[in-house]
Amino acid sequence: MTTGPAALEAVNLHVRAGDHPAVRGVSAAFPAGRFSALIGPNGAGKSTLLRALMGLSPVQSGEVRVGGRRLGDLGRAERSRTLAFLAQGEALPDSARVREVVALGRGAGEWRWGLIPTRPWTPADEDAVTGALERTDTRRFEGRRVSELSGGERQRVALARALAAEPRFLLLDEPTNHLDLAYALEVIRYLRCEAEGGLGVVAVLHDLNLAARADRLVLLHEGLVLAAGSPEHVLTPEHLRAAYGVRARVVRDADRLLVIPEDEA
Ligand SMILES: Nc1ncnc2c1ncn2[C@@H]1O[C@H](COP(=O)(O)OP(=O)(O)OP(=O)(O)O)[C@@H](O)[C@H]1O
Repeated sequence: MTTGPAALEAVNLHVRAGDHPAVRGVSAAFPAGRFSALIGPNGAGKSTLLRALMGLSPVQSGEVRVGGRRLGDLGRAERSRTLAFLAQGEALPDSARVREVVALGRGAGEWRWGLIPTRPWTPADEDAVTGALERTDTRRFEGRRVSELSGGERQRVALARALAAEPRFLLLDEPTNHLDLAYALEVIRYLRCEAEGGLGVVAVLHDLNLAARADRLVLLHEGLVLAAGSPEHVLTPEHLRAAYGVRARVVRDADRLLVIPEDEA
């Protein structure tokens, strides 16, 4: 497992959500250049762990390291160049045009009924925005307003905004939620492609057959890591039964795994 300079790591992390001990001693490494999926049943602690990896939830004990350094030692600017976050149902300004939304990802301006610059716009900003639009196939509707987009198109624009920051790690909370099968597969394909380009991708996914397309899985159960590693290692009937309490068959179809739940536990 890659750790240290090329990874985002949780080291014996304990995090409370409200008064609930949601993450109870998690150690896991999420390498750069890999697509990792965080899986596990409802309430397992996936979102809490993701937010802690972003520095958005106060950590009780243990630490988050990025590139071998403590996350807390990174300044605000360095942190936003390193990590980007795509929350569930990310809100986008309805009246903004797609290119303006993606430009917001550069951290060079704010949206207040219009783009208000907070620093001068540079050619590097322009290139990053164009690159993110192209890689998410959103450039062809860059002039449309957010209010004119479908749910799947919005999700891709939110992804483009996160990519425009050119982070080293991208964390996503259920990025395929509410997407139809075609859009969901497309988002997974973009994420795979970005990981191949060097980005460290960490996504919370509920659909195990989509998660099976990731390079690595971390299976959480009751705030602990139940299994971590390749999809073949993690997606076993024993692990699925222990985590979800369901019987499931895992079969290989061509080059990927399929999880088939049985009706009875
Ligand atoms: N503010 C809060 N106060 C008390 N308990 C909380 C709070 N937020 C989350 N929890 C609890 O912490 C546990 C972990 O929550 P978390 O959202 O991280 O799980 P999850 O694996 O992302 O779940 P899901 O798949 O349902 O989104 C759950 O039992 C949840 O009820």
